Amino acid sequence: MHFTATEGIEVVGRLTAESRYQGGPGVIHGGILTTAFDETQGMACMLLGTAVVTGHLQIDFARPIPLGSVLEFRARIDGMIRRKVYTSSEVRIVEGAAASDEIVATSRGLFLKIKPEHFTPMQEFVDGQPTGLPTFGDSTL
Ligand SMILES: CCCCCCCCCCCC(=O)SCCNC(=O)CCNC(=O)[C@H](O)C(C)(C)COP(=O)(O)OP(=O)(O)OC[C@H]1O[C@@H](n2cnc3c(N)ncnc32)[C@H](O)[C@@H]1OP(=O)(O)O
Repeated sequence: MHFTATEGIEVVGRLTAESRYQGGPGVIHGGILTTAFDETQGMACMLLGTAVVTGHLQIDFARPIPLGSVLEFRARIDGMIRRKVYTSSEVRIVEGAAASDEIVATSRGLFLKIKPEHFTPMQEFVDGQPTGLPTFGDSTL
């Protein structure tokens, strides 16, 4: 996805519903749409200048989205309390046979500000399994 920061704490991202994203016949998979919302709302949080992780994400799938559609996501920060960042986002089909101003899905997400050391315990797992350790299912364990 490509993102653009707009006025205020808002970002816009575009995604093409490619064939490999198919869920039901001819339509985008809900998990792909969910991932795109997660990324878009996470990017809005990045404008705050602190790292976050997703704590809670809820999606309303309002309309089926045909493959080949170009989707435009808009996400913003709705509020912050302590480490909690409340976000929302919606998506429209902006190019393709089903293009219109109608909102086809919406999302609300809670992100938690984290310190850099949040990921320290996972460093060995970056880009795959840790080296030098037995793998899961190893009979010599
Ligand atoms: C580098 C470039 C990248 C650039 C990339 C940018 C885009 C990234 C987008 C992708 C982001 C991801 O997918 S991240 C991957 C998916 N997410 C994760 O892996 C997160 C896994 N979960 C965790 O690590 C943890 O549960 C945390 C960090 C979310 C929260 O644990 P914690 O830090 O101990 O916080 P904790 O004290 O429990 O809670 C703090 C406050 O948040 C509330 N809270 C916590 N979790 C929840 C929840 N699920 N629902 C409601 N509320 C919650 C608590 O009630 C509390 O409220 P109060 O008492 O203050 O009122």
